[in-house]
Amino acid sequence: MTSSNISTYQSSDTATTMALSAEHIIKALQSPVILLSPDGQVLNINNKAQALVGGPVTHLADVFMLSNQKQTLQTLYSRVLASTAAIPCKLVHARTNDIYTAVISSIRSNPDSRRPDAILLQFDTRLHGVTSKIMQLNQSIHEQAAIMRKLRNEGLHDTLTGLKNRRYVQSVLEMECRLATRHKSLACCALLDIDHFKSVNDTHGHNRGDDLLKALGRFLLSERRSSDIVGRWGGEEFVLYFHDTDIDQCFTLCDEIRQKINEGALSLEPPINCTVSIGITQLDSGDTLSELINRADCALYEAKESGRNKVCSARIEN
Ligand SMILES: Nc1nc2c(ncn2[C@@H]2O[C@H](COP(=O)(O)OP(=O)(O)OP(=O)(O)O)[C@@H](O)[C@H]2O)c(=O)[nH]1
Repeated sequence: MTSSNISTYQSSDTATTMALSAEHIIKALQSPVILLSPDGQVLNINNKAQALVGGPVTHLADVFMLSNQKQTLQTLYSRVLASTAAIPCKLVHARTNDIYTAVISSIRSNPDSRRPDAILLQFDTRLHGVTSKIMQLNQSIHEQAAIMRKLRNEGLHDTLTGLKNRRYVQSVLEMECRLATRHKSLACCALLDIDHFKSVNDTHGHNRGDDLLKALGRFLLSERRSSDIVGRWGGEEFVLYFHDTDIDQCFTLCDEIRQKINEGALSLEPPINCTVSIGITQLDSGDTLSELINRADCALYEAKESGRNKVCSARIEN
C-alpha cells in the first residue's frame, strides 16, 4: 500500500496520520501486519502480509473470513472496538482455505476515546510474544503520532526544494534508531553534498545556485524507492535513508545516483556542471541519531578529501 492510497482515506484525519506514521514501524516488524480502519478497510499492509495474502488488498473481508462460521468479521471488529486488549482470532484465507492465527487490537491516540483510530492485525505462526510486540507497536505509533502533530505545526518541508526538511528527517531518523534497537532492522543512511557549490554561486549567481538545488531535489525524489526517505539537511547537503538495505546495496544505489549526476541527469537549461560526494553508513543496533549522522558525515569528509565525485562508506567500530 502506498502513502497516496493511505492519504485518500478520508473518514478520520487521525487514522490517516497514524497510517502514515505507522508505515515505517509496520515495515520494520518481522511478522505480517495489516493496519485497518475501524470498518475493516486496509490502511497499510507490510510486505510480509502482502506475501501471505497474495498481493495488495483493500478490505480484509475481500480475503479472509473467520474460521468460526458463527462469527463474521463485523462481529470481530465490534469486539475490538469495545475492547482495549488484544483479541486472538483465527482467519481462513478465502482462496486457499489456509487457517492463520492472528491477534487483532485497537489503536487509540487518546486512551479515553471510545472509538479507536485504527485496528492492528498481526499474524503469527507462533503467537508467542505477539501481544508484547503489539504493545510496543502501539507505543511507537503513539510516539510517532505525537511527533507528527508537533511537526505539522512546525512545518515539514524545505521551502526551496520542497523536500522534507531537516527537522522532519531528524525526528523520523530518531524513531528509526529506536526501532532498529528493538527490531534489529536493516537500513542505511547517506549524506550527499554538492561539490564546489560556492563556485556555482560565484560563477552563475545565487538564483542559478537555487535552481541547481531544486533540480537536485527533484532528481533525488525521482530516484527514490517508495520506502526511502529524502530530505534537505541544510545548504547544499541532502540526506537519504534506505530501508531494508545493507551497506553494499546502499553503495550501489548511491554510486548510481552520483554517476547519473556526473553525466548531467539534473537537466538544467542552460546546463551547469555538477558533481556530488556521498558518505554512507549502515544503521547499527543501539545507534543514536548523532552517531548515525556523524559516521555518514565522516565518510562524506573522506569522499571530499580524497578528490570528490565519489561515494565513501563508514565502518562501524566494534
Ligand atoms: N544558492 C544557494 N546557495 C546556498 C544555499 N545554502 C547554502 N548555499 C551556499 O553553498 C555554499 C557552500 O560552500 P562551501 O561550504 O564552501 O562548500 P563547497 O563550495 O560546495 O565546497 P565542497 O563542499 O568542499 O566541495 C556557500 O557559498 C553557501 O552560501 C542556498 O539555499 N542557495
